[in-house]
Amino acid sequence: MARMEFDRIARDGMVLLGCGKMGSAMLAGWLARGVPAQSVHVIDPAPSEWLVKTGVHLNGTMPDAPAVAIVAVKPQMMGDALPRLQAFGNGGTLFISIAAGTPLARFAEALGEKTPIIRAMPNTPAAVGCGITALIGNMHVSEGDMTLAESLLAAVGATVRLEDEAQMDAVTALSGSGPAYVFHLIEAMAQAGASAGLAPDLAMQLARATVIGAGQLAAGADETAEQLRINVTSPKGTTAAALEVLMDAETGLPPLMERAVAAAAARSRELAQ
Ligand SMILES: NC(=O)C1=CN([C@@H]2O[C@H](COP(=O)(O)OP(=O)(O)OC[C@H]3O[C@@H](n4cnc5c(N)ncnc54)[C@H](O)[C@@H]3O)[C@@H](O)[C@H]2O)C=CC1
Ligand SMILES: O=C(O)[C@@H]1CCC=N1
Repeated sequence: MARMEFDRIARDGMVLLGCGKMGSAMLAGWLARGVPAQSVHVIDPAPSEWLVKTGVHLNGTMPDAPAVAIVAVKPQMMGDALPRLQAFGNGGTLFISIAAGTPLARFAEALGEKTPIIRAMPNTPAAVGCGITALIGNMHVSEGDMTLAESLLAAVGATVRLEDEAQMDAVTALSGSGPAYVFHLIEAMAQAGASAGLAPDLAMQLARATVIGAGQLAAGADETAEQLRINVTSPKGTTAAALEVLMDAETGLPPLMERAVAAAAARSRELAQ
């Protein structure tokens, strides 16, 4: 994290509302990259053992005007949880929400119209520093606020800025939920390997290692995903036979993935109601 942003948080403190799977993944990254535990104030009615051991302030007194307040509760819990942060609205505190669906306008209603609020969509690979987070802020967010948010989220992976809040539904459907699609791919490959005659444990070992290896290859390669696929595919070989099934325009993976991502984006829009 850039020194200036680090100083601001160390001086004024940071509040984290909700520290479940995503909150913990991000907090682990921040603590590992030098945010002092003593400057972090967490509100969570059901703290994990890990959280208790981190040394952050837990469900105690809040700083007067924290540099940042991160909202990491479920969209359905927002109504109960958000009033705890109301006192920081319309002031110098930058709000960052990672909640799916919940629009910027909803936070402005609850916290005050002049509150700087950034909507961010991270994903769980943040837990190992390999997340990707898309961000967009409201009109009260300054360039300095955006840099602070990007520094925090860069501590757990890559960041991208969006131009329009409406993009957030598709982002949530692609990269926010996306790790689950990849984990399901591992499950489906393992199941297919077992159906092809392998012991289930061996099939799972091979499927998992293949997805991890392919991901690392994609991460380090200059080639496009398309070229990496072509590199595996010998003419008239085994991969070509499989890809004929997977790339079928009507029954293959592309139309299936399109339906899955569209369903997630539609759910994201529903959560905004
Ligand atoms: N899990 C994921 O892959 C991702 C989740 N998100 C978003 O992150 C948010 C949190 O999701 P998860 O961490 O998966 O959920 P989670 O259920 O693991 O964590 C939510 C936490 O909020 C706490 N909580 C409940 N009521 C509260 C209250 N009134 N005040 C303070 N804390 C309260 C719970 O005890 C829990 O620890 C959601 O809005 C979700 O849309 C965003 C990107 C990815
Ligand atoms: O499933 C969800 O609603 C959250 C948002 C993105 C990933 N998990």
